[in-house]
Amino acid sequence: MKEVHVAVGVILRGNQVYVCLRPEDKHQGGKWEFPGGKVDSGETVQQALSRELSEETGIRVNTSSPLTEVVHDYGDKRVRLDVHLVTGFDGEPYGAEGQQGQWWSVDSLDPTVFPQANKEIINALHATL
Ligand SMILES: Nc1nc2c([nH]c(=O)n2[C@@H]2O[C@H](COP(=O)(O)OP(=O)(O)OP(=O)(O)O)[C@@H](O)[C@H]2O)c(=O)[nH]1
Ligand SMILES: [Mg+2]
Repeated sequence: MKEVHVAVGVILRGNQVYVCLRPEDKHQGGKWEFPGGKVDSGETVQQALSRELSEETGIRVNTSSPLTEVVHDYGDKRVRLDVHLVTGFDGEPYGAEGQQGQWWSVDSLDPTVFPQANKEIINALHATL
């Protein structure tokens, strides 16, 4: 199965991260996610991260660093999540595509409300902070 390369941004401010609700009609719909999306051909991960976070949350990414990379096979889809910690940005994130968005404290993140691959992201986040 083809692997889909995805740029994911964990937007961190203080001890909180910004999460969005995936629309019902999308893959893993109804789950909470860190904003991001597919890396287009000819695009670097950095460019994809900036573009997706601008499109989905309206922010401009200024400072980011690699957090972890997670490969996960959902059966219907195989993804490679290139996850970056976003610590510097302009603007206030909001659900720019009409989706719900919320700030959640890092300590209270419940992996069961995210897609399965995100368990590793949450673990990496706890190990890093
Ligand atoms: N953005 C994002 N995608 C995730 C996360 N965890 C996870 O398994 N994924 C998976 O990564 C894949 C690609 O993400 P996406 O659907 O946001 O891609 P996109 O913004 O380009 O959307 P599109 O479907 O409109 O082209 C999806 O299959 C999604 O289920 C996460 O935390 N954030
Ligand atoms: Mg997306």
